[in-house]
Amino acid sequence: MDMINFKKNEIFEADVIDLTHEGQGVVKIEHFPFFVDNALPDERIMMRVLKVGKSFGFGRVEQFLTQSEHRVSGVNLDYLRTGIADFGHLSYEEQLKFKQKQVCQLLTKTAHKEDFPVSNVIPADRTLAYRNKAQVPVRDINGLLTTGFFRKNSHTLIPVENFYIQTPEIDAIILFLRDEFRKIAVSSYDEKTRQGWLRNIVVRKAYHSSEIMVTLVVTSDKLPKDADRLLSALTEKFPNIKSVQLNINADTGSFILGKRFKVLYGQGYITDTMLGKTFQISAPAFYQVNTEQAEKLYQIAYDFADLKATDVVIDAYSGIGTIGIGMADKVHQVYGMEVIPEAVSDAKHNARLNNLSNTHYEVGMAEALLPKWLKSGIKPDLVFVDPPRKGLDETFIKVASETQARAIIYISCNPATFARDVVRLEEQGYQLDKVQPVDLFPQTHHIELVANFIRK
Ligand SMILES: C[S@@+](CC[C@H](N)C(=O)[O-])C[C@H]1O[C@@H](n2cnc3c(N)ncnc32)[C@H](O)[C@@H]1O
Repeated sequence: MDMINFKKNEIFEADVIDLTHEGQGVVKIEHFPFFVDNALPDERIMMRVLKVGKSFGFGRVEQFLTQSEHRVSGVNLDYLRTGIADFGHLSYEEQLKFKQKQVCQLLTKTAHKEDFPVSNVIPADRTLAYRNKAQVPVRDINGLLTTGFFRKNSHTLIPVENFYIQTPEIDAIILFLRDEFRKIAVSSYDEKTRQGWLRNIVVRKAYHSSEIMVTLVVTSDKLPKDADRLLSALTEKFPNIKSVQLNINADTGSFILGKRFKVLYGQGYITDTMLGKTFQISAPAFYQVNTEQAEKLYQIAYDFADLKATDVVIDAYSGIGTIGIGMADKVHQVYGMEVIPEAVSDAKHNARLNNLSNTHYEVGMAEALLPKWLKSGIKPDLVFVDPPRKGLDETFIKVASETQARAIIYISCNPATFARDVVRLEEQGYQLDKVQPVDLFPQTHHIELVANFIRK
């Protein structure tokens, strides 16, 4: 058994590509077999992490690895180069430890909250096949239309057939489409020449209802010759598919979706349930990718808020209304704000689906809508915020504090911007009270958390 002592940034036989992760010092070993402690039956362990004595960018990195079984398939090497499961080389226990430490250390470093009692990360019951959504690029490799994932930090396509972390039926649909598109010689998009038709395949499978939506991101709405036959074959083979649409994106930018959709089959949305409420989800709208864990996350947010029947609640960054609608029958009134018009239409529809008459949704930027609402006399008791990775806008924080709501409940998918916002919220009179990380993204470095801030 060989012991190898890696130093930071050392290249080891080109198997170890980078021991830092986006400057944060996360150990990243590209050519590594998928799971260390939870090896799948068809996967072999090449290396086993015996001990990882590292401090994740906040100190020195030292690793002791042993090469025991040196067998790994080409597919796995490729898969690992994508970074889809960039924590796949750590046991789930190590992953959770890392995530816990990361939240604590960011709170210490950025928010100067030493020893803040961050609750233990709530683990996922399902650490594989948990994602309800995939968006895969389609490119040409050696003249063959190919689906997969981009190599990390690049636009080089690596073929991937088994994504491991997403629902297997999603993988099967992508492969079926790939093979059918090959048969009818559909052209894939070429970023250099800007030629070709098919750019991405996006598939969403609702966790509770099993309804599936397929979106083909294409450069024009001109369908290939055999499209009707292909569509029938697809929906026959996968009867859970309730909606298929084109999304037309001829732009050069890196956004996956363009603005225009054209429904080819079904109604242009699917329906799912979360915490017993029903939700219509249309293609451009955000929907948490790990439903099971998101339900835990939302429930903790409600428990932190200690909801009262008289409460007026703002649900900022509301998406299709999941958070607000989930609590609407326990409070007096919910006001939701969201920038994507289709998501707001979904939210309004979802309120009706759940027989709620005490919700109001508006399209707009949270930082612009909140001051407008306050001026119009809305006085919230609670403000829920669930911003994208960049965190809260400074104006929003200032105005949210002026509401004098008794608590701000913050759901974050980025502990770095969250820690920055802790400082800003405390400056504006809201004291950090509780932080609960929830693992929505096993096998990756991502972590979600919910925090409670109370008015000082
Ligand atoms: C993390 S998602 C949360 C959505 C929803 N709360 C949920 O749990 O499904 C963040 C949402 O904020 C929206 N968004 C991004 N920037 C925004 C802004 N400046 N104002 C309002 N909404 C915004 C996005 O479109 C997205 O739907």
